[in-house]
Amino acid sequence: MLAYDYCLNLNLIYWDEQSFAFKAGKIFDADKTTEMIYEETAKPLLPYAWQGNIGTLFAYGQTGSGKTYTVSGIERLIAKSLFDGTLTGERKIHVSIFELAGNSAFDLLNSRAPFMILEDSLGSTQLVGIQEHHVQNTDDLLGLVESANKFRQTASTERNDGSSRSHAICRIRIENPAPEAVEDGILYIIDLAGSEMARDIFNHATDRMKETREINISLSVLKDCIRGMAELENTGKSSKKPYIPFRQSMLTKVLKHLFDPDRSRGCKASVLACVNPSFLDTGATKNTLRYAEMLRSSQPTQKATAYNPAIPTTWSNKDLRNYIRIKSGNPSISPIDLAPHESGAQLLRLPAEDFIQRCLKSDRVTKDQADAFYAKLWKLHIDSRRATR
Ligand SMILES: Nc1ncnc2c1ncn2[C@@H]1O[C@H](COP(=O)(O)OP(=O)(O)OP(=O)(O)O)[C@@H](O)[C@H]1O
Repeated sequence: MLAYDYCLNLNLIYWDEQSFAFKAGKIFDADKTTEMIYEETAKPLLPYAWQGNIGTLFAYGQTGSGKTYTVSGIERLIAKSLFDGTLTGERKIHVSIFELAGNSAFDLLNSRAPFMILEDSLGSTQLVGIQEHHVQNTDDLLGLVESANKFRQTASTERNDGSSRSHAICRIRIENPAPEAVEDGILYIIDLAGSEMARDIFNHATDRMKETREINISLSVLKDCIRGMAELENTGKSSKKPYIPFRQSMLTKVLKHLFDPDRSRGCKASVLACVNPSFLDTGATKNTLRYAEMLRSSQPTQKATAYNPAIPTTWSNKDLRNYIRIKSGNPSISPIDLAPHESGAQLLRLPAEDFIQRCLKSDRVTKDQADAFYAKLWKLHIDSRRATR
């Protein structure tokens, strides 16, 4: 198993003594425990997400290479660490667990009820219709993981009797109740469905062939995104930016925070590239290592969001208050009542009724004026989104 962060060389020597070298972050061979893998890959993501950023861990590789085994162990260790008191400061933990199969998404904590994955006007991915569960201790979280596993789609393949035939995603939202907190942290723990080689699907029935094809399509979009990110890193400022097709599959829509070149949030990822030691699997192993190597070089960087008076999502609380003071009409709406601590992006997330109620606290401000000001701010926001696309 490999993860990236460091730089090591891995030599893959074929039975005919052909040799290929790959750079990997860290190599975990057969005598390494899940705890050791957790310490080096997942654990560093916890304080990062706790501080309001997005941490992502995903395992990929061919079917039967140990992804589910390792990710399940890591989920258990994360459930312990989140509540053992080492991460300080008050937080509320919310969990949703879902699977992506073909072009559908299913809520594993609500009897596989389907839900939608959409992008909101702030460019964030929203899981529309999924249930989120508030957890207060390790046992709560482990209980949810266990019930989700019962609903996960598995089947027997040539390589694995209990093969996962979908991508399973555990999303842990870490809410910081402090008023000045800007964003909730998010941890994604992802067990991807395994890829299968042509010879392994020879005996599949038609529906299993379709399922394998859909898995391979979504993994291929993931690879295109990884390739695009690697190209982006090597592209000079003047040259044309490579196209990163993250909207082409459900999986990469969920992983938008990693692949969107215009991302505004801090994010870090650990990728576990799982391989089988058998020489029969050298083709699949080589493929897995090739993409793992590209990911090593494309650690996402956060785009700095400089203040722009025409883009409300770049406004600090001070900028926002200035705008309210100058643009909210006569009598002006009180900036302290409408935006006591929010940034521009945070105020845009406020439900319309709350926005209006806050405006109406100001002396002599009418409902019509409040509605008009809400519409004015949103028009500016929508225009700014159109202009930057
Ligand atoms: N480190 C390990 N120690 C012991 N058994 C393991 C280990 N890793 C995997 N296994 C076993 O190997 C088999 C295949 O592992 P697993 O289901 O995790 O593979 P996978 O990559 O998730 O496969 P698929 O993509 O088909 O879902 C399982 O029976 C699992 O228990």
